[in-house]
Amino acid sequence: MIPKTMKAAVIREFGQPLQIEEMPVKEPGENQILVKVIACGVCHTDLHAVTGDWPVQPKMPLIPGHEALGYVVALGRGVKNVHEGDVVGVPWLYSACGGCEFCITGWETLCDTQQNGGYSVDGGFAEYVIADSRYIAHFPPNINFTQMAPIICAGVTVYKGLKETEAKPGEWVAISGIGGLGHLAVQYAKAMGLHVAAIDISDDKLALAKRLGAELVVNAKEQDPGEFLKKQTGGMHGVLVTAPSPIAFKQGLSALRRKGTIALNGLPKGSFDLPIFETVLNRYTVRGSIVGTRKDMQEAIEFALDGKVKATVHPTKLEDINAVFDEMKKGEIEGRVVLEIAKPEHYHRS
Ligand SMILES: NC(=O)c1ccc[n+]([C@@H]2O[C@H](COP(=O)([O-])OP(=O)(O)OC[C@H]3O[C@@H](n4cnc5c(N)ncnc54)[C@H](O)[C@@H]3O)[C@@H](O)[C@H]2O)c1
Ligand SMILES: [Zn+2]
Ligand SMILES: [Zn+2]
Repeated sequence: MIPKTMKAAVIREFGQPLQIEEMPVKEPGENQILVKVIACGVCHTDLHAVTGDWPVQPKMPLIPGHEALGYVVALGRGVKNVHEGDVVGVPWLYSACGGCEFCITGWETLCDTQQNGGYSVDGGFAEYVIADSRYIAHFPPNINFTQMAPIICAGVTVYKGLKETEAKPGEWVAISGIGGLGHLAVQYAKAMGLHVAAIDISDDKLALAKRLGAELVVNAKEQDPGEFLKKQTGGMHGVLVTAPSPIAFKQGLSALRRKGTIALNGLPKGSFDLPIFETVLNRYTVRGSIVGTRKDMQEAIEFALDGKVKATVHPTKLEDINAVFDEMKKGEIEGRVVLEIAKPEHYHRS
């Protein structure tokens, strides 16, 4: 039985705490499905959303969350590729037009009319969420929901970002920012056959990076990452910046060797200086990278199902969301906090 209302964490005003409210459970429209949420990861993007610090602002009021993982419990008209009881993820790339130059060339992440989960539409910090059946992530049954939820944003984002660095097996990549995204990036990079260096401003995060396979670590508060990494390796073939701090972008660039590519995932407000002379003469490539396509998503999930990538997770309750954001602001979260919203065994096929 699907209830008429659900518990959800709602933000009504930027900078204010989220409230746990009773909200209506919506009916899925054409091509849509209703998903009963079992777990939803908390991404730093959710913190940007509730702070309102990006140039494009979210809808208000808003239910954030774009790492929701759960069961399909109702189908709207026209849904073809998914069945009741299937395990699906509801990602940031919530929907796209399907017909623009980007959509038809495997770049749906750049669609101009895309919707974004937990930003332009309501997301997964709730007992139920509506999703577009054509853009969900597909999982097999009997997975560990808490463990898998972070793959739906953090995992696919860094996996795609690493591909965008064009670093090849045997080459060096630096991951800047070892948080929710970065701790998965270390593991994807290792699984992709890369040598990994980790950059953060916290020794705890660097210790985690080491445990996950980083061969070199550097605390950017204590020494210049570019200088250190160039001395140790001759420079990075690729750099992936996940840190939500503009200084990390500049420092990441300085760690590149000639012909290197820096892929940018982190989304702090602001800009950074691009030195023209070095960029031209060293043939640097600077590349933005936003989540991943549906194909990237299924590949990123495969790494996790194969056990090559395993999120470090801290399960908590929906009611704790404001405390989670406080910890995130202070940079105190190791890996990912995941909201456990319902127990997997509570779902029964009707
Ligand atoms: N491009 C995308 O598709 C995409 C997807 C998801 C998240 N993001 C963005 O990526 C950023 C990170 O998200 P997250 O969930 O991993 O955040 P997080 O809070 O879990 O982790 C951030 C990490 O960066 C580290 N850090 C902070 N300042 C640093 C600095 N100067 N140098 C090196 N490390 C530093 C922190 O210690 C922490 O370990 C956010 O801005 C988020 O919005 C982008
Ligand atoms: Zn995210
Ligand atoms: Zn499109």
